[in-house]
Amino acid sequence: MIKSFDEVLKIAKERGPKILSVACAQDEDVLLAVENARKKGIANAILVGDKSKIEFISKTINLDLSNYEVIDIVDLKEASLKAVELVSSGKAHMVMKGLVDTSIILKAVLDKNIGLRTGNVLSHVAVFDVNDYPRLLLVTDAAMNIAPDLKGKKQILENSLIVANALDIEVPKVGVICAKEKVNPKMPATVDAGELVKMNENGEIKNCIVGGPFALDNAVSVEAAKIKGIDHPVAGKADILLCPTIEAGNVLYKALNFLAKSKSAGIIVGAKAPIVLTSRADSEEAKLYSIALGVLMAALNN
Ligand SMILES: CCCC(=O)SCCNC(=O)CCNC(=O)[C@H](O)C(C)(C)COP(=O)(O)OP(=O)(O)OC[C@H]1O[C@@H](n2cnc3c(N)ncnc32)[C@H](O)[C@@H]1OP(=O)(O)O
Repeated sequence: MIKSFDEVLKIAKERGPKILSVACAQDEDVLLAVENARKKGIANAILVGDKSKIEFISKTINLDLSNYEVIDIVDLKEASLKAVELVSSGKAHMVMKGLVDTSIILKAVLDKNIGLRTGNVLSHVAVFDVNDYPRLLLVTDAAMNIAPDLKGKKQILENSLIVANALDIEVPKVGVICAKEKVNPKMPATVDAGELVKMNENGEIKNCIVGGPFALDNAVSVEAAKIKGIDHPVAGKADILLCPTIEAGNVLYKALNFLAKSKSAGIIVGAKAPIVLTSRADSEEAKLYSIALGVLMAALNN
């Protein structure tokens, strides 16, 4: 089991370098992360975006652009489509969101002609190294699926297992997060949680242990689970937190990053290739870790 981002970087180096196309690369933290990934032998990037801004930022951070192919496209939608097309045409192994709204890059990824659809649900998985939590913690979906139904949640859960496997987490423990730990028909997320647990018990959802409904504390604190009398293998020991809606996932993501100062990485899975997707406000470090996670995921495809 991989327990830290240092290990993720080490393995990404062994499996890299992969080729990364960056959509709207005119951002200092994105360029710093990309340069760091290049120097570490993790990834080589093709930069798509506003060339004059990319050149200006590169000068201020002493980045030698001769190490990169730069494709000059100022329009954000066009740049996103081009970055995605580089992957669907086989010129790059994965795509990264730069200085662009998540919906714009995701619409490019879902484009019927040049996108990266597979017929599966695509979903976001964030990986956190949280102070004092003894394992990497995966959170899904903070960024793509707005209000998934039960079928959508099952597929989002299964996508997160692919990331867990890439991180060598054997039989991942999945906590289905709600506001309480009992099924309440007035709280639909708890009903879905109960159904997901049943699907796991009857073998419809395989290769993991699903527990829930859980309030967040029951999923990540053995002590809290004990106080509430919850005796379940996932209680307090979750590897994956499946959130009921994008709001819950996104609040948790931002809280872990900005309040708890966790280390993190983010990626979209379920597509033909990984999509490195962090918040524009995330640190250069988070962007580097996300590229490294993308390399681990891309290595599964080759
Ligand atoms: C965590 C760090 C980063 C952040 O903070 S992100 C912040 C919040 N995130 C966002 O604002 C993005 C939230 N999601 C969205 O905006 C939209 O769902 C998204 C992904 C852009 C898609 O938008 P639209 O194109 O308007 O969606 P639509 O429902 O009309 O569907 C169009 C076609 O795409 C398909 N689709 C949509 N979501 C999908 C998915 N998850 N997996 C697979 N396919 C999907 C959908 O089935 C439809 O297909 P078809 O055209 O009918 O064949």
